[in-house]
Amino acid sequence: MSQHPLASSLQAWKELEQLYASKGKQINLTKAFKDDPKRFETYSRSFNSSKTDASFLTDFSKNLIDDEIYKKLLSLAKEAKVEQQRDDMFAGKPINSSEGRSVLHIALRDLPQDFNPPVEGVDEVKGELEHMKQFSEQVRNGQWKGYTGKQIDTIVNIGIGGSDLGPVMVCEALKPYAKRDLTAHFVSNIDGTHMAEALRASNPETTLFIVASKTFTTQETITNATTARDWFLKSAGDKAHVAKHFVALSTNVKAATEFGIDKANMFKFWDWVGGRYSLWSAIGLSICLVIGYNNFEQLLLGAHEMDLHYKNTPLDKNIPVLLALFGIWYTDFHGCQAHMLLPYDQYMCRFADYFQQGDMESNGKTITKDGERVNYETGPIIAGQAGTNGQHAFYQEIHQGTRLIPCDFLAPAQSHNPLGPHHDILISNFLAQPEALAFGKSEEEVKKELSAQDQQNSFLVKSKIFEGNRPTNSIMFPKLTPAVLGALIAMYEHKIATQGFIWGINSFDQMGVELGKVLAKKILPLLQGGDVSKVDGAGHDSSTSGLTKYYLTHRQK
Ligand SMILES: O=P(O)(O)OC[C@H]1O[C@H](O)[C@H](O)[C@@H](O)[C@@H]1O
Repeated sequence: MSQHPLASSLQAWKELEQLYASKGKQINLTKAFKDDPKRFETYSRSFNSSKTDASFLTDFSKNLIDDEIYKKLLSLAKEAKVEQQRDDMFAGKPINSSEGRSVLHIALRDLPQDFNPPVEGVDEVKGELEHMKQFSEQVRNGQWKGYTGKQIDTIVNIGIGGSDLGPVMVCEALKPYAKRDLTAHFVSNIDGTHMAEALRASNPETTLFIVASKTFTTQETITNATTARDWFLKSAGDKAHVAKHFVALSTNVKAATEFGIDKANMFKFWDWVGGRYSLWSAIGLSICLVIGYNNFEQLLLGAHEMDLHYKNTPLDKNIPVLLALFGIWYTDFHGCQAHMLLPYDQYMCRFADYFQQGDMESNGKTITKDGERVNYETGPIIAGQAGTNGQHAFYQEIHQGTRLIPCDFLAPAQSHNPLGPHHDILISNFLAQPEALAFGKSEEEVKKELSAQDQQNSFLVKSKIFEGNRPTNSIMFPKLTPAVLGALIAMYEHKIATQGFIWGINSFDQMGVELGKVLAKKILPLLQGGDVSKVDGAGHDSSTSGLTKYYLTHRQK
């Protein structure tokens, strides 16, 4: 028997198809809630941690499920051997099979050493954390001085993808814990504008550049870092000063050394840390600098508590597993294309961007680990925005569009900025949107609100109807603390892993980003050569050649 069969060949999958056809698509949430006054109790789950302040409530009751469907989804997880695959991950087995690597971001936050996978490098985690602690404390307390003896007041994190999105998202989310007199810039894009704007706002005497790159070969990051170093040396002159102003976060010590970074200023991690799972590693140095090491540690511990929950909780109470199963119910049986992440917390404004990479780069795959092409959908399109902004932008489609778009709503019970009526108003929206999506507004209700004349206008009446039955998960936590954030991130990481386990794909490589990079490297000499007459013979299609010629004739001379 194959190790990673197509999910569609599983018995539970086939039965779910039948359940979808016989009743799944007709589940009516209004009726379901009326029939079962305890539906909220039945389908909500709590996450509590004894060692941190991380806790939250997840309400799954507004999903298009009944008891039979729910149980069948759990059987799917069993039959797909989710528990075995999860345990293999925690044990350090090389589950990233295309690259022959373990997947051990869980080891980065295993401070109490509950898992201790026997993999090379795991025993170095504590030492690296200690290095990050010492360094970040020195910078924050002013002991670390720039080349003219001044304290550091600005950091520029240079990285892209996983070496950017995690640190940006967390620094934004935990701003209430930030050292406010330390300015942090995050430069990722190869577009010179990104670096130029950061440099414009920085002083070479007081700026620390953090070059964050797992491979230390990424074109954007190396180009940006080189530009930053040139800019710095223009003022500092002597190359010896680079050591005070540049540090590297990487698994590639050799390349970082060649770039000119002092060994003492290197923070390393290991090839078993995926880029999009790396904020817990040395890649989190900018987070330590901004919020302080102790808060960073709380972030790790909150995530670790979620790791324990995922590892040790039976499937029917296992929050990441349930999120994964409901997601599969929509993606593969209801035919949904997208999934929205909607945090009602301004500090979480980059959360959806972060998990856009986390989810789409992990599960945007068509080939199973056995090398077969899937005959079902895998990872959904992830998008979202901090509430209530999204309500005034794209919620129209979620409420009345032709597509079914499942959404996760997240919100804190307490605000870091309790300002007059703001938080109650915010939360009233957080509560109202899932209610509106689930229960809608019937023709009868619409008509009641209209004048006798307007009631005759069938276009108007129909336009105001909300069909309802649009599924949501709601997640509430007391306050957005470092540990709560850590647990929420880990929860989604494990949701993504679980879905990948069921779909039989490798969620931990990203071969799909390579081809474009290779072609860009082929095109670049054509642009740098600048000879329009050479374009046609360069072996590109007529579209690429036509666009290249347009660029060469219109670019800055
Ligand atoms: O950290 P780096 O090696 O510079 O990689 C940065 C990013 O680029 C790659 O193309 C991958 O798609 C991402 O997963 C990765 O996070």
